[in-house]
Amino acid sequence: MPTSCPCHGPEDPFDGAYAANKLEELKEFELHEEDAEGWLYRGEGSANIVLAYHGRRPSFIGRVLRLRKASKKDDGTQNQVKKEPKPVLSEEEAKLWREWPNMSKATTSAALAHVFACEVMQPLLGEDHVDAGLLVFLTTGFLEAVSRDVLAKQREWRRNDSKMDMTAGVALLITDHSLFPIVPGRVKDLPQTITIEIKPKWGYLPDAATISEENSVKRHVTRFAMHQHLKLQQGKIKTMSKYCPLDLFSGNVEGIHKALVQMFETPQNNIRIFLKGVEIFGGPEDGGSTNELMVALEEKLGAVMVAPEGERVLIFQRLVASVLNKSKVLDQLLRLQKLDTYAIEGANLAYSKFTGMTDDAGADDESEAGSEEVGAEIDSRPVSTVGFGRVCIENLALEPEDTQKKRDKAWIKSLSWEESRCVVRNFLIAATAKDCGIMLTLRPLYNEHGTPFSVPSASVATCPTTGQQYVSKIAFLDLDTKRLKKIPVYYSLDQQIVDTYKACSQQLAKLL
Ligand SMILES: O=P(O)(O)O[C@@H]1[C@@H](OP(=O)(O)O)[C@H](OP(=O)(O)O)[C@H](O)[C@H](OP(=O)(O)O)[C@H]1OP(=O)(O)O
Ligand SMILES: Nc1ncnc2c1ncn2[C@@H]1O[C@H](COP(=O)(O)OP(=O)(O)OP(=O)(O)O)[C@@H](O)[C@H]1O
Repeated sequence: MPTSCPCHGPEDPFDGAYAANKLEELKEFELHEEDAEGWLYRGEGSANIVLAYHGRRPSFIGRVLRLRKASKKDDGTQNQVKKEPKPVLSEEEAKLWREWPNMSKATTSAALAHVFACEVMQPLLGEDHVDAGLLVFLTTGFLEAVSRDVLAKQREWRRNDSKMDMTAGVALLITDHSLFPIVPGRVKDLPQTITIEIKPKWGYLPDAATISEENSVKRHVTRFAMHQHLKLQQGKIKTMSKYCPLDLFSGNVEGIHKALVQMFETPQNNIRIFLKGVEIFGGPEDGGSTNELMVALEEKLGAVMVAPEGERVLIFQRLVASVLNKSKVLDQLLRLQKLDTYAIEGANLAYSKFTGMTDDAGADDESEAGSEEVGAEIDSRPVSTVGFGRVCIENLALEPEDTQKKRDKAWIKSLSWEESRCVVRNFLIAATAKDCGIMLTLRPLYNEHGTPFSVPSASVATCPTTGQQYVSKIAFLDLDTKRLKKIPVYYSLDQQIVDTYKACSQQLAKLL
């Protein structure tokens, strides 16, 4: 295993910016205890802890380390670099993802995340918006050293829920999306950088014919809104969110703006704001009011806006809505979410077929013998997409959009093994798109002395209210593979969400 460290250097870290070093320079690279200085806790989700670099080594400046956690669900062994490495994917999953053979070669979760982000999600969401990162090796000495800062800054419930995996042998080194690269030497009086992180969740109402009559409420009420009732009952949230994903994905600036205003009122885990990489707004720890946070935000926005105090949050919301609307990233994400064509009811049936068959060739024969007529209705294009080169939504879809909605459970049951595989595969790609995050980063183009700081790789956005110009970039976060064994879990959760929502609505109706 390589142990050399090319990252020692005397330069100062840049303020809110970094030199665009080539990540390739860090390939096959191992982090030791002495490399731990400067790596500080940035944030975490249920599966990963993210450390940002605040040190002086040019090669790390502008990067974050994404470390897999050892949770109750996952004992962390999947990130140990073993003497006899085994693939992370099961045999069934290797078949499921057979268009991407590199996925079944991954022997750690981090490597799997890297391949999936690079080979599946990046082509689907665009190279500009996805950084699949680079795998780096970690020693226990490094992990022990960085864990001190993690334990000091982690929220208590996170600390009790899961911990850093001290045996993880690898992690992903990714661009810090809350910073911009800068030409070295041009850092004096650099304007500050503001980042808004959004977790949009499911942006559409399903209308598949596979949805049973008892669950028809799913056609009218978003999964997000229904899930709020269950989360409230489970004590996961203290108040219901006002946010509606349909507004965010409405495709128009007013809808996006409305969604942002709703998110600011009830952030939960759907919105966070960072100034120079430091979180300044997000779901309050006690789940209560955001009034104080809003007051603080109004003041802090002064660092990046020419607007007067009292108007900044409102103007900022308009600016973010305008940039998101122009970028079309939400439309792109929505298209991917809709690869969940036959809803969980259909996907679960396809899953049973896919996993119930041991031999795909045999399975196809069996299926065709039992259901010739219905099966013949499928569009004549070949279903197998093995070797389709660069992946695009059109290649993944099983059939044209106009016929999809009519497909009922009987039709799903009639599918061949290969067709069932495609239904499940597409559902899991959509599941990643329904759970990922978006980071929008903005920096005033001019500093207070009128000096411009443009960034070659970033576009320029104009605030619709003040006309102030910003360099801007957008990146997707957390594009991990969702595992096959989650399909039955999704099925029961879906049922639980619908049942809880229906029960709550009935109770409410009785009270009225
Ligand atoms: O099922 P959901 O919609 O609650 O999504 C889970 C998220 O909960 P949320 O509702 O966004 O608070 C959940 O987020 P939190 O940990 O609650 O912030 C995870 O993102 C989880 O994914 P994974 O298990 O880490 O792969 C997510 O699970 P997946 O459904 O995406 O597998
Ligand atoms: N490349 C990045 N640049 C800047 N910040 C990042 C980056 N990646 C992650 N983060 C921060 O770290 C947090 C946790 O990262 P991430 O979403 O990858 O964790 P996760 O455990 O996979 O999340 P989930 O619970 O949704 O599965 C993010 O919410 C974000 O604030």
